[in-house]
This record gives sequence, structure tokens and C-alpha cells, in this order.
Amino acid sequence: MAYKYFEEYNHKTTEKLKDNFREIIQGVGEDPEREGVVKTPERAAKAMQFLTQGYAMDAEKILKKAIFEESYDEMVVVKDIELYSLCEHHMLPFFGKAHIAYIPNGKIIGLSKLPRVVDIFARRLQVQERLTHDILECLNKTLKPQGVAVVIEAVHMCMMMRGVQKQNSATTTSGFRGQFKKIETREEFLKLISSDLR
Ligand SMILES: Nc1nc2c(ncn2[C@@H]2O[C@H](COP(=O)(O)OP(=O)(O)OP(=O)(O)O)[C@@H](O)[C@H]2O)c(=O)[nH]1
Ligand SMILES: [Zn+2]
Repeated sequence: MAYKYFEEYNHKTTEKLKDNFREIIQGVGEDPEREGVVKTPERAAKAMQFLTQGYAMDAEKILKKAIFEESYDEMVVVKDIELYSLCEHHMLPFFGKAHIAYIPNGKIIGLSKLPRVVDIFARRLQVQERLTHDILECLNKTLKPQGVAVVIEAVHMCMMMRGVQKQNSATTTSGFRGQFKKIETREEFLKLISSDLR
């Protein structure tokens, strides 16, 4: 989602996070009064609110704004939806792509709502498995399709910059409901997301 501006900073939250980030800056051995970092607590407080804005959003409510009756009942696939999240263990980024498919059951969803639902659940402290599950269940519950599938491929900074320091290990998670439990439907979806056709 390309937000030009994010104006939803809560003044009280900003002030509280500012104090905490100032402590962190001091805690790592930096001088919080140094010119280059004097405004950093406020910047970081705002960045953190931006990156966790999903907590204040209701995915079902947003999806329900764009559900339309339609008799199309073939697979709909939106692939390569970029996502950025924060791992709940280290609060370091993990990022990659989500691929979503569903088979309508009398109703279709506005296409932009699929990336929106990804962002709503990604902009929280997450693990990749729960992020996959949250997106899947939200679509299943709200749209009640014949089937829904979510695949997420991501790399985790906590495994790259620190810890095991592995630079080339990507993680794939997936979830399938309804028709996607059938092997041939699932295979069609996996084939579609691995093609280079755009
Ligand atoms: N399953 C899962 N694990 C994750 C995710 N993000 C981070 N982790 C892992 O969470 C685990 C936390 O393990 P701990 O042993 O408590 O933390 P740690 O000592 O910092 O672990 P290391 O990263 O191995 O140094 C690590 O194995 C991380 O790789 C995620 O999205 N899903
Ligand atoms: Zn982590």
C-alpha cells in the first residue's frame, strides 16, 4: 500500500515511545543530545507507529466495503503482493511476497482489498505462520468463498543480520481452505504463482 502520508500518530503514544527510544539510544552507548540523533526518538516513535498501524485497523470491516455479487466461479489469483512485517521475537523486519487465491461463491472482492488485508496483518508484531493464517481466516470468514489459499515467501532480518546469520534462506508458509484442499486445485494455484506471466 503506497501511503503518501501517515497522519494517524497518537500524540500520547509518540511521547511515550520517544522517552523509550531515548533510553535505547543512551543504552547502546550513544549520546542522545548529539545533533544527528537528537530528533531520532521522535522519528523512531513515528516509524514504529507506522509499522504497527495494523493494530488499529479492522480487516473484516475494510473487506466488507468491497464485496460484490458476481457469478464468476473460477480461481482468482493475486500474486507477488509485497509485504513488510516485524518479527515478534526480535522486532526486526521480515519481508517478502504474499500470493492469494480464492474461488468465489457468488461474491467477489475488490482486488485492492487483498493487498490491504495483507498490510493490516503485516503491520503488527508477527510470526510468518500467524500472518499467513490471519489473512487466510479473514478472507474465508468475510468472503465465504468455495476455497481460499495464501502463500507467503519471506526473509527474516533476525536470521540474516544476527543470530545464525544465514543470507540465503527464505521461508515459505501456506494455508489452504475449501476447494484448495483438493490436490489438483492446489497444484493449479501453485503453477500460476510460479509462472512469470504478469
Ligand atoms: N516460526 C517462526 N520463527 C520465527 C519467526 N521470526 C523469527 N523466528 C524465530 O524465533 C526464534 C526465537 O528463538 P529464541 O531462542 O527465543 O531467540 P534467540 O536466542 O534470539 O534465537 P536465535 O535467532 O537462534 O539467535 C528464533 O529461532 C527465530 O529464528 C517467524 O516468523 N516464525
Ligand atoms: Zn526474529
